Amino acid sequence: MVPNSLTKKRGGKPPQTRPLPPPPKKKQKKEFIPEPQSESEEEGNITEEEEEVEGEETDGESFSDMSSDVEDDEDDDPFHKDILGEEDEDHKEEGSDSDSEKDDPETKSGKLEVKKEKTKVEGGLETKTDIQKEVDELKREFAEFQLPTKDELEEEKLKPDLTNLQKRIKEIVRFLSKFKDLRQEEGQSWKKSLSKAEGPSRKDLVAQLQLDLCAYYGYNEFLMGVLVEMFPVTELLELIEAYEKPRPICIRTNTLKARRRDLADVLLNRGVNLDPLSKWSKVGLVVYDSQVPIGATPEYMAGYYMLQSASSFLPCMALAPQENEKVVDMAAAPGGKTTYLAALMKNSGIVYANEMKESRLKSLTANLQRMGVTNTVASNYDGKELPRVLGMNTVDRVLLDAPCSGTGVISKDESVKASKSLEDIQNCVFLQKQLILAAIDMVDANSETGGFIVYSTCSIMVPENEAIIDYALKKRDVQLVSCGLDFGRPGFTRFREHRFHHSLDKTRRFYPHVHNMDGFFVAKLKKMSNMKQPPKSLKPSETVEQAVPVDSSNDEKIQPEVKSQHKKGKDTIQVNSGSTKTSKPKERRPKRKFPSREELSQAREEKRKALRKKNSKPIGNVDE
Ligand SMILES: C[S@@+](CC[C@H](N)C(=O)[O-])C[C@H]1O[C@@H](n2cnc3c(N)ncnc32)[C@H](O)[C@@H]1O
Repeated sequence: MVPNSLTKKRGGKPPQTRPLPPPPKKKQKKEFIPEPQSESEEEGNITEEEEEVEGEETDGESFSDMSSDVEDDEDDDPFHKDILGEEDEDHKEEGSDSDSEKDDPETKSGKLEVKKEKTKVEGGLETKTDIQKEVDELKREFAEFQLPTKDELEEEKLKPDLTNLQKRIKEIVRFLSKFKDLRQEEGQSWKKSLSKAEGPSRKDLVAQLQLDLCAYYGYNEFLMGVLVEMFPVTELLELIEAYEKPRPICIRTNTLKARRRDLADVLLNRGVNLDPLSKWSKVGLVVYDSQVPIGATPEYMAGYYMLQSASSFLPCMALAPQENEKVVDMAAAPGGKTTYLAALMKNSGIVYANEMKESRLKSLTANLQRMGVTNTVASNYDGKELPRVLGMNTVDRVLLDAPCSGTGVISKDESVKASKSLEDIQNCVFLQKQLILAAIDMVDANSETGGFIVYSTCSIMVPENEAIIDYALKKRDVQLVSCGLDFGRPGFTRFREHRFHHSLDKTRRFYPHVHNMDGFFVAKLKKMSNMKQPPKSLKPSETVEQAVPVDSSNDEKIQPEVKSQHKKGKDTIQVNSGSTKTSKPKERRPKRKFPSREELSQAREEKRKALRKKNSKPIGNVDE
């Protein structure tokens, strides 16, 4: 389905064909939808203040609702190739509720069963016909549909017609989301139909869609190209549309000074319309509207709260610093996360809040002061220098909220759409790699309470997220652990030609169209040892099975490092696997027992005897 909201025009210039009604206020709150995860909770689960505020039950569309109408064609689908393989939701088996029907005493009457069955069949036929009708209609439209010629495109560039653009985007999205049906001829296989088919190819449709989306929403081709690779077409539109709207305003109660309930009461009295943020936070509030500037109330000035996006709660919750620990916030300004860390630590221990840009230090120190933070030291280094300054293996936890491309916060900064280039991303990646190694080097793997690193970005680019963590897994002795957040999509374990360590699914991705928060990424690493290198020879994505030849003579072929691990009895290891799981031991063939010399010569002798006996016998029975 094409989102209805694709009626809005970019940049304020285009005419509003159908203005969007403002989102209902309460709905805005309900859109903070944690995606339920069945993941078991591990070390590092969120420890929150004891305040008891009941979060409202949230409801809303699930990921499966959003992507269910996207048809998947592996042969020719540029949206799906190599990516999001695991995004496909499990489809319920048809008639999966039949079990409950069996248990229904009413169905035990034969008549009723027959009647039900009949209705089912008729209903089924009706549905099929409806679908077929819809497909036939779409086929007719597709047959008439023509992509613009080069000349027409040139003309459009000079004189953009946004109404026409919008119409074409909608049409192409409809065609692409039902492309398989469109091309399938009745009674023929999909592949045969495709080879015969006329009309624009999927590739051409996608190329046109990409151009149109750039023109309509104001993205450059590079960024739109990346987004097109990352999302199925319907979801892509949902994401882009979500970027067009501001995210809800959130505030975080400063528990060093206030309780959320008291703060909420005071603000409500001032004419601030608010609610608890969501059930996953005990300190957050969402502000629907306010009669006073929310960043200038007496309570704000007194440091009772921080204006903070919902997504920026997450890395602090994932880091879960403990009281009296030594914690580093490597890239701290303006201090939203630092002040949260200090509050979680109840102003105990020590937080080193570092910021490289001097101009941003002021906002950091001002926030520390306003919020009554007393356990924090602000510093002004390049984060890469911090291991030298603070010492290697000296702190309990590090937060690296890395400088990034900002591709998750387009709602806040529209300039990202047109300004980011491949080179920008590469520059970010280069710095992020250096910073993450520095972060790991500062942590003491032997810390009694900690030994953790949280890496986060407000980017949705795979190279700035999963690829950085994969790099860290290969360079240091660290493993991924659960972020302790029970919502968010698992990070990619593969993307295009990239294959990441399987444990990357422990990382979490957040999206505006799914979670109603900025695009965000969070990963939590546990430092396993203070060695500078991961354990020898096996890269994180390699398993013993992959590294060791599997033929029967493999004992001789095992590389020395692997052999020594076998000696230590670690036959199931994934060295530096980044996984807390142990892989299933490969079943060992029982060692072949070779006969001794004596046994061999005895066997040979017996064989000779038997041969002699056989040779003395006549060939065939001549007497017969
Ligand atoms: C995403 S922002 C941090 C936001 C902050 N954590 C918060 O929650 O308020 C990234 C910060 O990293 C800083 N930065 C950029 N390069 C850095 C470097 N090499 N070392 C340390 N900080 C750096 C930027 O100036 C920016 O303030």
